[in-house]
Amino acid sequence: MRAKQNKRVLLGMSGGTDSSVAAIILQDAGYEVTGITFRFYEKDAHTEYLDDAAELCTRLHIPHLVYDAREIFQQRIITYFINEYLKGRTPVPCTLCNNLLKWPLLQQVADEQDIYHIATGHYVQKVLHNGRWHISAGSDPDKDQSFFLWGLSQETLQRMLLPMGNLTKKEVRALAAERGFTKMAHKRDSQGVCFCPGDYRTFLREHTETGKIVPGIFYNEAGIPIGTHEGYPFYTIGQRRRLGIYQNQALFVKQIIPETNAVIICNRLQALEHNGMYLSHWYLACPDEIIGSNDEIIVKIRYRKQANRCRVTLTADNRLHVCLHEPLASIACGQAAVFYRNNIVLGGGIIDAVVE
Ligand SMILES: Nc1ncnc2c1ncn2[C@@H]1O[C@H](COP(=O)(O)OP(=O)(O)OP(=O)(O)O)[C@@H](O)[C@H]1O
Repeated sequence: MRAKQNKRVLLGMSGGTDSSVAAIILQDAGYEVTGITFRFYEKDAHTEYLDDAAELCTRLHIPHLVYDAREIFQQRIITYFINEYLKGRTPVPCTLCNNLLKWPLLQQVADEQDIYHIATGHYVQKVLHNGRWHISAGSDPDKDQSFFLWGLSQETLQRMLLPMGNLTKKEVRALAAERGFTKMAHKRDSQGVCFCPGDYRTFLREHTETGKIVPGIFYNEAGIPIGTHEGYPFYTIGQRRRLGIYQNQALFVKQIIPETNAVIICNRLQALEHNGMYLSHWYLACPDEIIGSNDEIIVKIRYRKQANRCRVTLTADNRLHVCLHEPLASIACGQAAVFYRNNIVLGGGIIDAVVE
């Protein structure tokens, strides 16, 4: 049953600095906090994060729940991640995890426990805009995670508390230290995708059947072989490093063709540019405000340092057509495109195709 409004909050606790400080802030604000740690993936059976979260809850005198989500994480995130690379696409596991697992699971367990609010240590804020809740960018531009949270339901957004939204990471570390949580204050930030923080290629190699990823040929734009690659899933559109082809010029991955295990290389950045893209699996908080609108809409396809103006229309097959005002390089299918206006997240979708 859906929980009624109350002063209780279920906080996702990873054992890291941000969610630990979030617990302290929520408690200070008078909320009755319950911590929950999802077991998503444990490399080499490493469970220290569970102990860290439990220890913090003990110190704060709050209950700590553990939820085993390993099977669902394997099915919905890891299998998807591997399959996307095998299709020659570039997946977005963190976006999917947030939209399909982390927040929906928080809400589900909160309802089971009769807890109204749900919270995380994400560096984002929320705003009510034209009667609908939206995620907006966090105050710390270096930590802003709004790019990952475009697919949440109105109910989730309404119940969300986001204690990190108006803080910088520096302030968060200082707060942990000031309150005597020294270990938390100095914990390293998590890097990249949680189940393969290092090189995703090693992970793919270890988690795909032998024979699925085999060496193939690099071709130039004229179709002439120019080298051997290690297997098409190990490359991403726009990739420039680790190609293993040595020429007196910069080279980029332009196209990946899984059917023939071919990777096409170009030597001009302009060859990677496109004027638009099509999105599937899209979600817009207020579709009428975006589809067909002539007001400025910003689209981002990367977590950092990119923002293009665009116009959005709906296609007959229910995809979004994003028409870019200026061309954009290295649009990879499988990646997310996220719409913003004045730092407010309007929605997003998964890139399905580029406009040639
Ligand atoms: N295993 C988990 N169980 C419960 N909540 C989680 C888990 N992993 C992450 N979260 C929640 O999602 C938020 C964002 O996670 P993410 O891994 O992107 O950030 P982070 O900067 O590493 O956060 P933290 O410092 O809290 O580990 C965390 O602050 C936490 O509230």
